[in-house]
Amino acid sequence: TNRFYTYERVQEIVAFIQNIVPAKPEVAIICGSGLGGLAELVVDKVVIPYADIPNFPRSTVAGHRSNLVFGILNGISIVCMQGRFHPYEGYTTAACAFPVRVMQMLGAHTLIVTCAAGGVNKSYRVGDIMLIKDHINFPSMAGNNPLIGHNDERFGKKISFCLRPRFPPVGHAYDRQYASQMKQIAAKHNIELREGVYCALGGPCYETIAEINLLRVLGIDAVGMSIVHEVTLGAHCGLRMLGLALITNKCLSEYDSTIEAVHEDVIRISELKANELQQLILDFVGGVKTNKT
Ligand SMILES: Nc1nc2ncn(CCNC(CO)CO)c2c(=O)[nH]1
Repeated sequence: TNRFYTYERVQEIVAFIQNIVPAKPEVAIICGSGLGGLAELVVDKVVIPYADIPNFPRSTVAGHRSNLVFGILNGISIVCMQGRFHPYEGYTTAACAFPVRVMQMLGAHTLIVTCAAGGVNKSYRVGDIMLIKDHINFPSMAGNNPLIGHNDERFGKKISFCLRPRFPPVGHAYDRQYASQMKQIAAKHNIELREGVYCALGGPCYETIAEINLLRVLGIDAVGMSIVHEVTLGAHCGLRMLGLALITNKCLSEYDSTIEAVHEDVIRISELKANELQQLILDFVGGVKTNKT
């Protein structure tokens, strides 16, 4: 539950960061496995290792660096999480996702989430980039949601009909306008963009064949172990969001197949396709409407 990351404790972390970086980032970016290279493109960069931030968790997964990177990306002030946290590391979903609240309180109005994912949709190929249209949050269906516990209405911005509701709507978490902007950017760069439904499992083991067949029956296109709790908190604090999943493994569902998903492939494919993903994000960030009056 979010008992530990209270509003006061998050405020302390925000104050600590603002002491180091006076900038007010407009766009927050969470880099998935092997996708941390985007932060290298940031100019006027200020890097704060997670280890230096009081009460911040540590990334413990290969392919995840552990830095909060501030600076300018294509003219826009951003904050980038080089490395994210996952429930399979032993963190609660609230601990995995609370940095979204920190980045919103630092000034972000937009959140871009990226991840590596397994291709459940049979037509998907390794290396495809999928625009996340919606998600299925299996951990939340099992009672594991970052909003469980006290609902502090001081987090985030007013959502249309009421203040940070106890029961926030997440039906439109993935901003449709951002999605169409991203499609235009991909077309401009001749990058074929899939669009589909992402689902999160707890991990750390990959899926069984029966589970992959179940996900397919449910109309799921890609499977991973992150994203959904970050997007849930982003919806609660009123962020406009865009999600991109890089397909690093094809989920095979024949019992006679001998191929297994391996993390080494996740890193290798992520690094192979990092430039394409970075180009999409760079162009998208450059076009984000800023708060500057
Ligand atoms: N079949 C399958 N292929 C995948 N490739 C990346 N991920 C996302 C999870 N990434 C983990 C382990 O690689 C590291 O966070 C997955 C997944 O969950 N399932």
